[in-house]
Amino acid sequence: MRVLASAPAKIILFGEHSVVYGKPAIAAAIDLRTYVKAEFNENGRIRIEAKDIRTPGLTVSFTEDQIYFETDYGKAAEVLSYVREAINLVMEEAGKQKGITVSITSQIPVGAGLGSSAAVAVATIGAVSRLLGLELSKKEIAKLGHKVELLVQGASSGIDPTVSAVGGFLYYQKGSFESLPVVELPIVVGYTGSSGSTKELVAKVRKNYEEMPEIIEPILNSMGRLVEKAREVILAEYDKEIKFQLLGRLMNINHGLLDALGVSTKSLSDLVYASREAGALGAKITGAGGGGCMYALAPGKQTEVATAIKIAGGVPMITKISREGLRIEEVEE
Ligand SMILES: Nc1ncnc2c1ncn2[C@@H]1O[C@H](COP(=O)(O)OP(=O)(O)OP(=O)(O)O)[C@@H](O)[C@H]1O
Ligand SMILES: C[C@@](O)(CCO)CC(=O)[O-]
Ligand SMILES: [Mg+2]
Repeated sequence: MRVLASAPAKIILFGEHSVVYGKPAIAAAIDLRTYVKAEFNENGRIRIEAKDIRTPGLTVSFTEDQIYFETDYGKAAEVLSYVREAINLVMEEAGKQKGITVSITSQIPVGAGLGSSAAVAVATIGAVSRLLGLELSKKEIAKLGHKVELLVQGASSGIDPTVSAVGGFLYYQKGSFESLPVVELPIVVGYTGSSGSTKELVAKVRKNYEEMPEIIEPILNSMGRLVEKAREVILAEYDKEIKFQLLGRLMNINHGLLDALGVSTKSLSDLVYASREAGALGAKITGAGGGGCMYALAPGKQTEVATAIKIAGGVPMITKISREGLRIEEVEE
């Protein structure tokens, strides 16, 4: 038997990092997906084929007639830890240990703030649970995805696996969520081309918080209030122009606060300022930061902003909200 499942990337519109401290956040699934195929194998082992992931710790040395390969197995194994934990949790849940081969292909850049870790975990849980005959709802899959992130990262709010499993546009807080009406947002995502590890960035914010709680706590509180305000604006009956202007202002404030937490980089800020100068109403980091992506809200100016991002050294992506979260694409008996 063979199952193919897919799960989408996401952008966090408001509230990354503060969401880890129990504040609310707003996120949307976007139309880039990770595909996971799961099938039984004969040798009884768990085999993972990750086709889009670079193997860290691989050293190649040459002499005139020889090539030597050395691998840091610890690092190579670590990179597959989201997939491994996802498979383990499903097998535990199903009470079955079987030989399974899992193959992954992905459209989502890794470590870029677009939730590649959550998408790979959710798609793996979806494919393997179906293969083992375990009936799980999307909410249950989101909860298992959250467990995977907690096991690998040490800390996770659960927003990424939730939005990847459920899809659409969500307001999220402490494991509960509300679906917001899907409005077509004229956004442009800008990728710096470099990556950041969510595990390390979350740990960096934690260190600042523990060493200077009197300074960091008010920043996190401000972020929480800003998200409440953004939700009100999204749900209000204002006309679009006013809505976008208010949301843009809140995005700019959110970016400044993320910078204050220490998760921006020069390349991210370069793309943020280039977008604003090209006419975006707001621009900010999306996801964990430390590299990765920013996004801009640019009604009527998406082409100009995309060009400005390119000139500033980034890769622009014009994306749409994906209403669909986890999807079982194919089941072959
Ligand atoms: N296609 C893939 N195949 C296997 N593992 C993957 C794949 N994509 C992502 N991962 C795992 O996810 C890790 C990156 O996750 P990380 O949380 O650091 O960044 P992200 O999820 O891309 O961004 P963010 O969490 O900010 O949204 C990789 O190091 C790898 O372990
Ligand atoms: C940085 C963070 O807030 C979002 C990563 O996309 C981490 C999390 O919520 O688990
Ligand atoms: Mg992640």
